[in-house]
Amino acid sequence: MVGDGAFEIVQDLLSHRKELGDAIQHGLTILKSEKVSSNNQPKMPTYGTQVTIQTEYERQLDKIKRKEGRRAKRGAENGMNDFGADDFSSLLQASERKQPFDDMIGTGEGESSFQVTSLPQGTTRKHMKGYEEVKIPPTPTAPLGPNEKLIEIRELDDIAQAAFQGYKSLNRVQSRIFQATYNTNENILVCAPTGAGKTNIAMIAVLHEVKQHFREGILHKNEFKIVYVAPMKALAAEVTATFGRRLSPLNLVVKELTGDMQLTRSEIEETQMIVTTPEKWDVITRKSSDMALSMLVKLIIIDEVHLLNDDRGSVIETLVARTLRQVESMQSMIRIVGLSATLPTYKEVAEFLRVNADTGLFYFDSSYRPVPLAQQYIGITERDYAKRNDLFNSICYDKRLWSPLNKVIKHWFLYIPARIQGKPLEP
Ligand SMILES: Nc1ncnc2c1ncn2[C@@H]1O[C@H](COP(=O)(O)OP(=O)(O)OP(=O)(O)O)[C@@H](O)[C@H]1O
Repeated sequence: MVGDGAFEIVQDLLSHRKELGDAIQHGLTILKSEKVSSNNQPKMPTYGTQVTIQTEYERQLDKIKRKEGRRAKRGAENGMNDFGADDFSSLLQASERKQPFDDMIGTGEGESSFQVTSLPQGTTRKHMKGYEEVKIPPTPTAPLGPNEKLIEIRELDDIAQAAFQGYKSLNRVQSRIFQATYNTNENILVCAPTGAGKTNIAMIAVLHEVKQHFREGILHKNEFKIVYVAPMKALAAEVTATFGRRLSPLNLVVKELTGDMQLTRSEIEETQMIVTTPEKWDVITRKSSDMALSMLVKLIIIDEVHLLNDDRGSVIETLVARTLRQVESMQSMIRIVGLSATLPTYKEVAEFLRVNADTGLFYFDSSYRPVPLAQQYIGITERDYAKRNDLFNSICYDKRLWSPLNKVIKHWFLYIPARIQGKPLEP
C-alpha cells in the first residue's frame, strides 16, 4: 500500500509502537477534557501545558475561599441565614429603653423565663468602611439582696471546713445554692457564668455525700462511690488533682479513670471519687461485669452539661438515661448534679435530669460574673476575600495597639474563625 520506499518508516513505526500508542492516548484525553471545559467556559487559546505558579499565601487564600464557598452553599441549602439586620436593630432599640437591671434573672433560683428581648443597656453599633462594630458594655454586678449574705467557712461543720481550708467564705453563687446542695439530697442543676466557682459547687455536693457515710466518727468508705464526669481528659486530670488535694484531710481517695488512666479492680475498690469522661463512663456502665461498681454510685456530677447540645451530647444523654433507669429499676438513690454554662434551654435540661424546677434549679446570669465582661464584635462586610483579610489583620492590630484597655489588660486572647487565619500568612 505504501510502496517499497516506506519500509523504513514502517520499521520505525513498529519499533516505537508503545510510545506512539501512549501519545495518542494522551492526546485523546486532552481533547476530551477541552471539550468538557469548552462547554462551561468561553474558549481560550491553549499553549501546550499550562503551569500555575502560586505562592504559599495564594494557595492558602484559595483554600479558604473554597472552604467558604462550600460553607455558604451548605448554609443556603439548609436555609440558614445570618442574624437578620431587622432582628438586630429591634434588639438594639430595646436596649436603649432599658434600665440597668431590667432583665436580670438574678434570683438564682427556680423557674424564671429567659428570653433575649434586648441587648444590654448602652450597646452601640457603628458602621465603618468595610466593617461594623458592636460594643456591649459589661453587665453591672447584681446588688446584694436584702436577705443575701455570704456564708463564712467558719460557720460550716468540720467536714466542710476541712475541704475549704484557705477560703474565707463561699461566694454569692455558692452561698445561694448551699442549702439545697449541702442539706438536701435532691438533684441539682446550676447554670452560671464562667468563673462563678462551679468547682466549689461540686465540692459542696461531694461533701454532702461524704457526710451521709460518717457515723460515730468513722467514714464508711466502702458504702459509696462518687463519679465526676468531666468533658475532657485534661480537665479530668485537673479535677482529680484539685479534689485529691482538698479531700486528703478527710482521707478520701480521688482517682482518674479515662482512656489514658486505667484503674485495676483493687484501685477502684480503694477509690471513693472517680473522675472520668462521658465516653469512658458510658463504656463502664454498659458492661454488666462492672455492675457492682455502678451499684455503689450515690452521686454523679456532670460538668459542662450544656454539651448535651453538642456532638457528644448523645453520650451524656445515654449515661443520664442509664442512671435514671438504674434508679427506677433498683429503687436506689443516685443523686445527679449538673453544672453548666448559662444556657437558654436550662428548663428542658433540668427536666431531663429530673431536677425540681422550684427547689433544685439555679440559674445565674452574667450579672453574677465575678469579673464583668465587656464585649466587642466586629463584622467585616468587605466581600473581596484578600481585602477582607487585610482589613481583619489591620483591625486586630489597631485594637491591640491603640486600645485604652492596654493600660489594664496584660494578656489578650484573639478568637478567630479559622485556624489557618491564626498563622502568619506570607506577605
Ligand atoms: N468561695 C470562693 N472564694 C474565693 N475564690 C473562689 C471561691 N470559689 C471559687 N473561687 C475561685 O474562683 C475561680 C473560678 O472558679 P472555678 O474554676 O470553679 O469557676 P468555674 O465556674 O468552674 O469556671 P469555668 O466555667 O471556667 O470552669 C478560681 O480561681 C477559684 O479558686
